[in-house]
Amino acid sequence: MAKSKASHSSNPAQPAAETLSWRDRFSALKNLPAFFRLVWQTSPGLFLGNAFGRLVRAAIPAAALYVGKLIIDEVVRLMAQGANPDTTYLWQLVGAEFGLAVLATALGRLVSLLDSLLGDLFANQTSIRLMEHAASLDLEQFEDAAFYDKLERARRQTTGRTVLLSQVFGQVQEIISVVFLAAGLVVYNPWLIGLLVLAVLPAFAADNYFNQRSYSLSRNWTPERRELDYLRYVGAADDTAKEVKIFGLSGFLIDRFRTLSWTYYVKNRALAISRAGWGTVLTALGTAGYYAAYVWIIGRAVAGQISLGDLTFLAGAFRQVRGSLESILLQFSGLTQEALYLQDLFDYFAIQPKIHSPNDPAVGEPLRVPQPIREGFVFENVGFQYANAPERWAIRNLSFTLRPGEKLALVGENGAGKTTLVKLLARLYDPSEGRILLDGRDLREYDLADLRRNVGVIFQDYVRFKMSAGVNIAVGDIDERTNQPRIESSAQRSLADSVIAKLPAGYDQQLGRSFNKGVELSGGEWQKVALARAYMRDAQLIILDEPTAALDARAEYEVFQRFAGLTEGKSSVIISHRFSTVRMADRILVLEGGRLIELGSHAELLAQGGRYAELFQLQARGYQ
Ligand SMILES: Nc1ncnc2c1ncn2[C@@H]1O[C@H](COP(=O)(O)OP(=O)(O)OP(=O)(O)O)[C@@H](O)[C@H]1O
Repeated sequence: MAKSKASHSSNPAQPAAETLSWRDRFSALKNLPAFFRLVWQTSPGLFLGNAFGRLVRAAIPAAALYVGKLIIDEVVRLMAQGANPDTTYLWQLVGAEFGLAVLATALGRLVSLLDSLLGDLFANQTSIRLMEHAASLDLEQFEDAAFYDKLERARRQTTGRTVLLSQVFGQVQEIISVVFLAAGLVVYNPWLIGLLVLAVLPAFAADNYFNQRSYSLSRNWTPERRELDYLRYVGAADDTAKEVKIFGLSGFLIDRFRTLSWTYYVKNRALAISRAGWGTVLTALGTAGYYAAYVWIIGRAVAGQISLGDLTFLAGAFRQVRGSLESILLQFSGLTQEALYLQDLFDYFAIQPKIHSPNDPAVGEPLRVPQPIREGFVFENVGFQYANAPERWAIRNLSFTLRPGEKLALVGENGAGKTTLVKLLARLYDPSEGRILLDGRDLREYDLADLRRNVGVIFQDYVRFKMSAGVNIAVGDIDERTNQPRIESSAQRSLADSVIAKLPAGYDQQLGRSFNKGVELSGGEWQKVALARAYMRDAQLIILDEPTAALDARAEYEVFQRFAGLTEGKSSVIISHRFSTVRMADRILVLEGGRLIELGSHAELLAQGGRYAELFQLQARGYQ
């Protein structure tokens, strides 16, 4: 019971019946002010309207009960008067009670309307903040499973958190109601209120206990829930359907889903059953407390110590105070639970990127990338380990210079470290050891956005955006998405223009099958579209990571002929397994197991008779 939250995050993959201490729960309430600031920023008007509506609504139950008491006392008085009494006052009272009832309903509706409007706006804004924050984070963070769990929990918060808003507002409203009612009751007998409080405490404690169990369960099961979502997606998505069918995977996927979801269901069911059982028993205790008070009030009325009106007021007030107390206490434990979930949202927002522009004022302003680059990129004994594979060096002891205007090809077997090198150049990662210099200064001293603007990369696993063909090209420089001539000339250079000419809606054609009227392209056609992104961007260094793997031989030849001409004066790095492409480069860098083993022109490396010559001849033989 007293396990702290740290123990959860240290081992997020292990589902366990861990629970949270009271201290954890109370300290989660410290998130409320920050939460309300966010809600207030969403819409001050809706926020104030909601608060005011609830305040007025809170006063109505006590007022209505009091008017009810006055009505009964007046009826009793008029009955005692005999024939033709003056009923004006009585009807006024009835009118007032009717007015209060109408007002209560109207305010209730108004408040829930404002709740839902505010909730929708808040969910939208939180989703936007979530995306903005994700954009600021490092690639490395996205490769970490624990990070995904956090992101997943945060994402679930975006829609659910406005429940918290209604809960807190509802809680305050309830407390104000109780204060009004209790003020009336205290006059008669303060002990009775104490009795009511005592009677609801056990149910409160039990509810609290079960809430924390259910929070722990859902938190500990985040990885499994993510897996369930993933299985659901893989089992029923357009881009997986092909392989699921061919390999007959649906049975396997469904079994896995069934097993995992059943285990979760069983755990949840056990919790729900014991919660329901204990809840019933302990709530009965609360009811007993109420009836004890009721019996006492009836006794006083029978003895003539209080009027009939007093009896109805007191009985009604007790009933309501009991109900309200119960709901305040129960909601309080729900509230701390919601506040705990909120902690996940704030935890996610608190994750800071490690790769950013230098922001230490002592160091001075971040550098701008020189125009043009004069000395090029220099790798000085660079080593890199992926954070999730700390025992292996993806790159080690790498030293070379990428000169301005040079066309460099990277060659190496699968897993040799080619893509990793490229990611280091674009500062998607920082080296674990050594450094990369650009015109004599460490890459880390440059303004990150400016650096990225000057380095254009088309990755082998480029994204096929399910958007229009034009946007799919414009992503190379998204600020220029309305610059149609630029998009078209980029398409021409990458040979995408002939692909787009065949599309019914041309550049406005929706690509991919996910949306209405979407058209799917072939692998090579997609690649031509993706390649156009490199031309959209006016970068000084262009990197193509296996950009032509899906192109036919003629297209590949043509693409590279053009590429060489069109990137005149710019540096470029090309990763390719095809030596017909590689040999066109000025120099070729051969990687093996993350280390540089050869560097030179095609002719030089062939003459050397080393690994490059061996690989080249191997491929050439295949074509003979
Ligand atoms: N995100 C990652 N997390 C952990 N290890 C990684 C990650 N990406 C790559 N690696 C590992 O780093 C090594 C180098 O990978 P890299 O992608 O740079 O190879 P590559 O030469 O581009 O291979 P390929 O020709 O297959 O594209 C590999 O052993 C790979 O398993």
